Amino acid sequence: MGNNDMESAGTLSASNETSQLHLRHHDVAVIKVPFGLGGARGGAELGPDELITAGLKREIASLGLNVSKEIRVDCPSESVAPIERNRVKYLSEVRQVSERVCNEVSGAIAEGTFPLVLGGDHSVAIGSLAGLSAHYSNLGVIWFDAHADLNTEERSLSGNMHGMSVAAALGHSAFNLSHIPGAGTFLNPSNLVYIGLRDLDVYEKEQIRALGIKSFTMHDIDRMGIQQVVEQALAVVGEGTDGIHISFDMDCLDPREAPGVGTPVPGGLNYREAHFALELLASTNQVTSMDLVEVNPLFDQNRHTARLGVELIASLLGKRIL
Ligand SMILES: NC(=[NH2+])NCCC[C@H](N)C(=O)O
Ligand SMILES: [Mn+2]
Ligand SMILES: [Mn+2]
Repeated sequence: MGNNDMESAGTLSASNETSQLHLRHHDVAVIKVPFGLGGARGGAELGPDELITAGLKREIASLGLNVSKEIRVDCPSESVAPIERNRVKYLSEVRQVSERVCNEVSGAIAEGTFPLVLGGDHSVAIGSLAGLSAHYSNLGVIWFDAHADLNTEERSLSGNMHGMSVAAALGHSAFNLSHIPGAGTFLNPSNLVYIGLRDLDVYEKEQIRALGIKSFTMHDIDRMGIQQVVEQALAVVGEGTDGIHISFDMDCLDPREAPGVGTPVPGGLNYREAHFALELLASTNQVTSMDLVEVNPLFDQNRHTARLGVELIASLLGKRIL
């Protein structure tokens, strides 16, 4: 633990914020993954730097937390092999990045820190779930997303691997990381909850039903309100699990709030719904780790999406209004 950092951060946070932190760890490992080849259009590889520029480290320090390390995962930006039409795209690049992210996340947990993975497109979550699985035997996962990311190589209509991360973690895809010790099938469908869904492929709908994955669509949020949704989600992932991982795709938000994403879908979470959900999760004291992905500066307006991303991370890390 970097004591100097802790002290200066403590001074910054002055009064009321630190006392309300419910994080398990006061050290945050910032793991930047500048990878965009899993996405539908380029630009997500610029996400991590954009979040840093938008003030992420200042925000973390102002909460009285310590950035114990800041890692930049080495990511390929061009394919080494030509892409075949109608095939899964950049498979070997995604595999390479997944292995590196897995190692960094696993290392961060071994050091007793909170891994904060900054994407990158959502394929980076394959590595983070794999890394987590080496330490948690029964991890709960809340996947905030307009999409289910449940496609397999065979069933994907786009071939984009950011739409396949959950399938890979469930062991449904031929893409797996089983050669990494402890990381074969690293997610149990009954420990997974979706929040924010509104754009599903036919195969994904079938899978959600067949596997019985608890899903809160935008319809459910409209009907019950985000508080009920989060409470019901916690009834699934918060009991009998040994930690909760939040995988947060910025496209869960309405494009009016977060225009800077690669695959925007109208009708998403609004500003307060997103913050409130993360504030409620923070207060459980069970959140172990987070991915924040799909910030795409090429489609953003005045760094709006990156700034919102920073604010949302702060809410999950325990920031309170008063
Ligand atoms: N992480 C994301 N933004 N995923 C979007 C996936 C969209 C679509 N279902 C696909 O398979 O291509
Ligand atoms: Mn996603
Ligand atoms: Mn998405």
